[in-house]
Amino acid sequence: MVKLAANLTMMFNEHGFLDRFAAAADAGFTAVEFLFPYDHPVDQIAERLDRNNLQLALFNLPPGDWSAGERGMAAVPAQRSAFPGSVALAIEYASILKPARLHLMSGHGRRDDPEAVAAYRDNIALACAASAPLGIDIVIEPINNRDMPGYFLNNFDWAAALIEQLGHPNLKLQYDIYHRQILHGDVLTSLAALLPIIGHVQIAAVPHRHEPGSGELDDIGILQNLDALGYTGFVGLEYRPMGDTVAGLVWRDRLTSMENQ
Ligand SMILES: O=C(O)C(=O)[C@H](O)CO
Ligand SMILES: [Mg+2]
Repeated sequence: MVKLAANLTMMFNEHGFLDRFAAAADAGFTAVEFLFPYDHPVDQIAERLDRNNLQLALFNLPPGDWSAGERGMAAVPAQRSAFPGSVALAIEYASILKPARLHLMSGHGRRDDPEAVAAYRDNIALACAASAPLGIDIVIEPINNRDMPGYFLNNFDWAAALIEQLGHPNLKLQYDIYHRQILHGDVLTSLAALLPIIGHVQIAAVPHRHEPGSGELDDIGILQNLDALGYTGFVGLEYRPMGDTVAGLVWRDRLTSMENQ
């Protein structure tokens, strides 16, 4: 049975951020994830997790100035001096919130730029070293160019080769099925091949990023396949509900009834 984590940045937007924890628990979730906690005092988030008996699957390191279009700092040479401070902030939150994984976004850049690649490798090492004592994995996620034009990490094979080359025991792949399908397709075969390095999975229907099962792939079949492969991590539901979040959860009932067959 796959372990689902509601993504509280995208789901339950009927409520303010801190009230989404209770809404997710009321809807039957036992785990959540979100992109960025940094606008809220860490103790308030910890209290909502605790009060609602929720596990935290994942959140992201600070992305730079999101409203100015920044999408991470790790592969951005001009951000080298700011990067250690961003890791320190993430570790401050992580030491209290205790997520299973932290997602490190690369930011914009080109993989044929040696300075960007060098910054990325060095910054990954720094983030892995800082999170290892907490028992937390760093995950890196290839993101498709349609949603994030110019994003540095936009190739699954390149990401997998880098993880192998760097050899940090706590560096893993964040496999977002939505991005995978848009970038390369071949979801089932690549899930099986990459399973040993996958630290976190996310899902949304392609192409509109709505509820699983509402797009071009058999998302429920893919989740069953992932389970059969022996994946034991979380699956983050990183989708934008088409309407009311709870009404849209009928797809989850279909998954559960198939799992119980
Ligand atoms: O966009 C995604 O798929 C993500 O997982 C990032 O964390 C944020 O954009
Ligand atoms: Mg994702």
